[in-house]
Amino acid sequence: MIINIAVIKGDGIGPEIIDGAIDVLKKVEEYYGHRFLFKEVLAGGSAIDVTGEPLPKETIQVCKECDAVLLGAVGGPKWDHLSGELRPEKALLSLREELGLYANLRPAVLYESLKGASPLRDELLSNGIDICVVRELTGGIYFGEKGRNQKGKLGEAAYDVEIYSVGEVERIAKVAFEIAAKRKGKVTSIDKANVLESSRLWRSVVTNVAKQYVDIELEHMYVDNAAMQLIRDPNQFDVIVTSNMFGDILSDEASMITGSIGMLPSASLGYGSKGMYEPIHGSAPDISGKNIANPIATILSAAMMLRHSFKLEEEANSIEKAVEAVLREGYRTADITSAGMKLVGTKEMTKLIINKLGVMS
Ligand SMILES: NC(=O)C1=CN([C@@H]2O[C@H](COP(=O)(O)OP(=O)(O)OC[C@H]3O[C@@H](n4cnc5c(N)ncnc54)[C@H](O)[C@@H]3O)[C@@H](O)[C@H]2O)C=CC1
Ligand SMILES: CC(C)CC(=O)C(=O)O
Ligand SMILES: [Mg+2]
Repeated sequence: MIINIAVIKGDGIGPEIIDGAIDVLKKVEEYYGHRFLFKEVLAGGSAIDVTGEPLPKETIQVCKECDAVLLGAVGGPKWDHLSGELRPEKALLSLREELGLYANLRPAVLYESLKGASPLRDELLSNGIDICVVRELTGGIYFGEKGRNQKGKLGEAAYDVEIYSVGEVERIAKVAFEIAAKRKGKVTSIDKANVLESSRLWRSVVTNVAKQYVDIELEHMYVDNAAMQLIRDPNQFDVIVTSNMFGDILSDEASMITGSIGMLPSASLGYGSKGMYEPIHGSAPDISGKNIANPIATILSAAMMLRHSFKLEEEANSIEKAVEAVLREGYRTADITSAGMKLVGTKEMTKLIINKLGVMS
């Protein structure tokens, strides 16, 4: 059976990290006898440069036709002067919406051998960190009405509307409860219900959905407290469910306590098996083209693709075990290195992981 994968390399470090993930997938293909067909399409800044638009129609069509999408990252200073609708980031938002990918899973796991890369004290890490952030991905303030050139209290004003409907909150809450049922059985719903009406609706809907999951513990937490609690005692969290913007911000924070933003993968899912898989970080223009970016978040995103879209659990596990083994042997990219470790570049890290595949399965 041929599995079709749309590939969007994107901008900045996007091409370097995607090339690494594709090499890993090619090794999986060879080792397990699968057939992956990679179809490269443009989105983001690189698409603007070639076609004048961030998300060409052809890209949307190919992504819809394929079984999954693998994406690097989009954006960079070169395109920062463009208006909102024409920016590279708009491609990503539109693609998530076009493909109906409303649930973004961002697992933040601390690898035993990476404790030294976490900025937290050892005593806070003794029980490890294993949090699954479930971020709502096609609603909220990133998709609400926006406006510019308004007359404000003190001159020109702009606005972005945070809006959630019951159905949008219900479906993301269900995803979170289903995931928690297969983990430690706790959901922390994060909002700002002491201030925002949309958060009060969020909180009441999540509370209602919880009635269908009597074995799951539900806790509500305000987002400002949550940002603090993640640092104070990350082990208190199992599954976090939250809005688009809060999830975007809190998952970057969660990534750092597990060592680096270069470690966190993500899966964006909808109703079917199709998904989009991408690291949680951006295009990191400050380090692009230098062979120093950490490819692990993207490689682990490819593993999530094998698991969630193609049900290839053993293959996904073999990639995750290979990553773990390479880290255990002390190899580190610059973002996660510390004294006594073996510093390697993007390509070398990818090669080390590929060499472990098969050996580790
Ligand atoms: N999913 C996407 O395509 C996203 C795109 N962006 C875009 O990326 C551009 C840069 O945004 P920033 O705010 O700087 O966020 P960023 O995530 O690209 O970078 C933040 C910091 O983390 C470092 N970093 C990120 N990924 C890394 C990796 N794999 N290995 C080692 N270090 C890594 C960068 O060097 C930088 O110092 C912007 O244009 C932004 O809009 C930002 C977030 C997500
Ligand atoms: C549209 C993206 C740039 C938003 C983001 O930062 C993310 O999805 O992580
Ligand atoms: Mg982000």
